[in-house]
Amino acid sequence: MAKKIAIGGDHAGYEYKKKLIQRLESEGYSVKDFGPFSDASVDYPDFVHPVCEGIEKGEFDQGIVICGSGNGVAITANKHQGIRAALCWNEDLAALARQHNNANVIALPARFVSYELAEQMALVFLSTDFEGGRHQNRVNKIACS
Ligand SMILES: O=C(CO)[C@H](O)[C@H](O)[C@H](O)COP(=O)(O)O
Repeated sequence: MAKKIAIGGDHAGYEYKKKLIQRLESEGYSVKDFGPFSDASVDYPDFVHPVCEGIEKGEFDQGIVICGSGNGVAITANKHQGIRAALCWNEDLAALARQHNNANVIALPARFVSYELAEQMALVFLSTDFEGGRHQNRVNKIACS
């Protein structure tokens, strides 16, 4: 069955999001776009919280959030207990976020990386498995009450 991906961000990530959805769908992923649906100025939490809630409810396997720096969307996503969001700016970081951290959301900084790199990072992130083992012990210790 196709992996289900939730995607969202803000105006700064809008163009990348649009192109990325097309590419992911062409790769066979099922993608739900939580917006925004234009490049008009918006507030990223309004779009990132629904992405994360969908993942926490089990409706999606993984998420992609995109803003200008990647920080706003990552900070917002990481407020959710069930989310481990990783801000990435190269392919190795995208792979490590999965292998070592079992991240379930990748945060992309659209104003600081090329579209081609953002796309490559997303593809690497979605196709890389968690290694478990010693990393599982560490991931288990992340949550705090
Ligand atoms: O949250 C951010 C910064 O931490 C994002 O980069 C936003 O996309 C950015 O702040 C938007 O800036 P703008 O001047 O309102 O376009």
